[in-house]
Amino acid sequence: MTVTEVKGKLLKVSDARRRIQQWINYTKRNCGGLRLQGTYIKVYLRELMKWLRKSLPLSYDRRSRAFTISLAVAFGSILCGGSYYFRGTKKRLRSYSAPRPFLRRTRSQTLLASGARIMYISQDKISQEDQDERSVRDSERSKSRKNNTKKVYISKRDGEVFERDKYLFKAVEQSSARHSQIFYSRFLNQMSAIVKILIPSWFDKNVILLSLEVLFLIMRTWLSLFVARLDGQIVRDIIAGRGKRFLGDLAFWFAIAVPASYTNGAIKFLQRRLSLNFRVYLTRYVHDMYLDDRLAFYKLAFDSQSNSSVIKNIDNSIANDVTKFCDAICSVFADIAKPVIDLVFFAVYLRDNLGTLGVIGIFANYFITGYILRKYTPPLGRLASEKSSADGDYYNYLANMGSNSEEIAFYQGTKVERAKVKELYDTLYAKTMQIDQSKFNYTMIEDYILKYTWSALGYVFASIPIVITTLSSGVNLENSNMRDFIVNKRLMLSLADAGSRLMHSIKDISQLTGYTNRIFILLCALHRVHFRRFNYGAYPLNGGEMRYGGGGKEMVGGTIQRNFNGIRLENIDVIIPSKRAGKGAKLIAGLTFQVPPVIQPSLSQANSTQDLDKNFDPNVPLFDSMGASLLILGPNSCGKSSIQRIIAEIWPVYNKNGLLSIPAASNLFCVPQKPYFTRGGTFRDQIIYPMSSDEFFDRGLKDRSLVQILKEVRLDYLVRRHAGWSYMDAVADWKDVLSGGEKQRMNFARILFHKPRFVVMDESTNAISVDMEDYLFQLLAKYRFNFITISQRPGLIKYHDMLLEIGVNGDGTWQLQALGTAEAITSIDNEIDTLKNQLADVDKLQEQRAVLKKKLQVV
Ligand SMILES: Nc1ncnc2c1ncn2[C@@H]1O[C@H](COP(=O)(O)OP(=O)(O)OP(=O)(O)O)[C@@H](O)[C@H]1O
Repeated sequence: MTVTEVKGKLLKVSDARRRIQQWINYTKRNCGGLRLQGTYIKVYLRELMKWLRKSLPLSYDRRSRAFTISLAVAFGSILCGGSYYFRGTKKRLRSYSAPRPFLRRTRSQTLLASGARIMYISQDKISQEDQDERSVRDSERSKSRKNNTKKVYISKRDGEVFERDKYLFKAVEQSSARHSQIFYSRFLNQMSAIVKILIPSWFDKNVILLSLEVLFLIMRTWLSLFVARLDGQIVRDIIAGRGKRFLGDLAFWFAIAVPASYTNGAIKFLQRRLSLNFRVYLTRYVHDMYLDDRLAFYKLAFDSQSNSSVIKNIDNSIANDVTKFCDAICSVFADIAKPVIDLVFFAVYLRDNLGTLGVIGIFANYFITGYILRKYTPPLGRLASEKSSADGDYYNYLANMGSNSEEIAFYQGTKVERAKVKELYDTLYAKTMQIDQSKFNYTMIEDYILKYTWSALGYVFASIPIVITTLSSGVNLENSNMRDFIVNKRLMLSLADAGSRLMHSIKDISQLTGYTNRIFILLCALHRVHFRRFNYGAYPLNGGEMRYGGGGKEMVGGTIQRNFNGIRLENIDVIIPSKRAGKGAKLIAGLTFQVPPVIQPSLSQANSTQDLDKNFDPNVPLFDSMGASLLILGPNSCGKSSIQRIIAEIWPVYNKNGLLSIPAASNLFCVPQKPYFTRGGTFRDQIIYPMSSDEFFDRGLKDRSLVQILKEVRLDYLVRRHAGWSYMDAVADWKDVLSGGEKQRMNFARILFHKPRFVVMDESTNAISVDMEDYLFQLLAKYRFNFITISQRPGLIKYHDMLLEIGVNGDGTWQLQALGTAEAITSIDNEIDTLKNQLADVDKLQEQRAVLKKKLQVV
């Protein structure tokens, strides 16, 4: 390239730059009427503000320029703010997911000392085939997994929040029971209580999202106004044949389309984001109450509203109603805010064109229409709530069928199940149809009024100023009339659209009312049940006001002593929890026993710690003290399992003179009658339940010790089914995979793993063979566990030191005796006598059998 060519190129570049500068200056001059060539941005803004101030009241043209400039400034700042916020979010997320080069993550969360948690969420799902392959690309894959792991910080929940909110919900619930107030709105009251969960403080990120959404909504209206004006201008340019201006306006049209599209996208994004955030907040709030050590998930069955569809299908309420509510509230907010902002802006603008009377006319029209539509709105809130409950019933029945499929198959119960599923589906179908039908009539009226009547009125109102000006002046300014008409018409149509959206939202509000009510019922029930002094749905017998949980007369009067070095029940009435509280069905009266019979104070030190690492050596017992054991015997339904419920504190002690003394939670292990296995858990998860695998690894525990435990309970053959110890990581539906006996032996494995000092077992060996049963009880004795066994089989007496017989006379009485004592021997002798008497009748029975056989041969 020669020197001249280079110079020529440079000249061309500087020429282009000069032209761009000229164009920018021209635009500034043209838009703002300002001549500020070569000024800095600071000076420009100052001058601009001065100019805007000076030029008030603005002429039509100046106002349009001022409008353009303010629009640009506002949009710019929103754009910068928005991008800063989202960039910040991305940055935060990136910082959470900082790669950790040499570790392969096996666990999903870490518990910090502060009580907060850090969860790691893998974003890329590796397919099963990929996992099986374990190819050379393994290292690469693990690298990509590392990069796609999100780190989410979950702060510790402030327990005080629930105590405070309980009274708030109680107040709102009680106020909804009174209908005396004139301006009372149940929906708004309920919403005011729930909003405190969704937006806990003024500085919450949801406030930022909400403000951004409002700003973008304002922006959107502003842009619509601008577009309406530009539309009018373009039509005028065409009619007047101004080609150059037409092209300029068209270019502007394309330019304005960019921020307009961005704004619409941003509104939708913010709406979805807000809904997701609300859902996260609400779900966490519900989970924190539903799933904590106060066992709300169990006690809900005893709540005063346990029959409501919300509580009956609580899984559906937590999973679906919360989502529907959050989506509904965000869309209703956008659906109301959008038209309201439109109405305000358009009305102010139209007032200049149509006059105050015109605007009053338009709004009068809106109110009348609103009134008519309100009158014909079907009760969508109630219908939505009913449909949601029908949805839940149908889903739950199918889920229940799935988990009991084998039992149903044995019973050949397909026909009856099918009939039930069909019935539930029909109900769901009927509810859905009811909503659709009720919407049909309403949509017809709505469409007629909002689409057609309003548009017609729009034409009328838009033409009024032109007709009046033409009539009064006698001159027909076609060009400007055309522009004014186009602008007015467009605005009128936008106004009609805004109004119709507002009217449409009446329907959405009605639906939101239903969801709000369901969520409110759910939260109130959870607050009641989560309350420390939950009264198990009791009502005062003499009528009076329903108790929320705390106030009023105490319904649960027994005393509970914790961290006791044993299990002691003193004068406890075993009563089935009901709304009749202490006056409910009494199964056992004044029950008193203690395990071990003599409490050794020296053991208190060992009481609070468990050495999970301790190896199993048959010659070295786990505990210093001699283990004690008690067998609870009794016929069906006499209340044996209920004693276990009282010891586990899931049933209350009603009688005031009853005293329950129990050890620390870590030293008490209750094995229920029905074996339980976590769904979708590994084999390891089943052995260590209720410990999580995170905690297992955090404590540095090893699979090795689990295999040793399995050996102890003779289940180690399960591990050998797979090569190595991979069986520990195997995921299956363990409830179905393991046999009845295996399931019960897994319970013993759990006991050996957790090493609690005290174990309460309910029918925990009834599916195990006699020799294995013998071995397992000896195992418990060998390691010196203190255990209480609940059973109907006197055969177990030999493994126990004490015997508690319930319902000896069939009237809730009981009898406690130490085995091996003269009393116990007499009791066993009595039993032997009964058996001997029965055996004495054998000859008679055999004769009867022979007679029956003869008769059968004759037949
Ligand atoms: N949640 C409940 N609501 C109402 N009644 C209950 C509840 N739980 C148990 N009962 C009733 O309490 C009585 C005693 O039940 P429990 O389970 O204690 O019997 P059990 O002696 O263990 O019988 P089984 O030997 O058959 O297991 C039964 O009549 C049962 O119907």
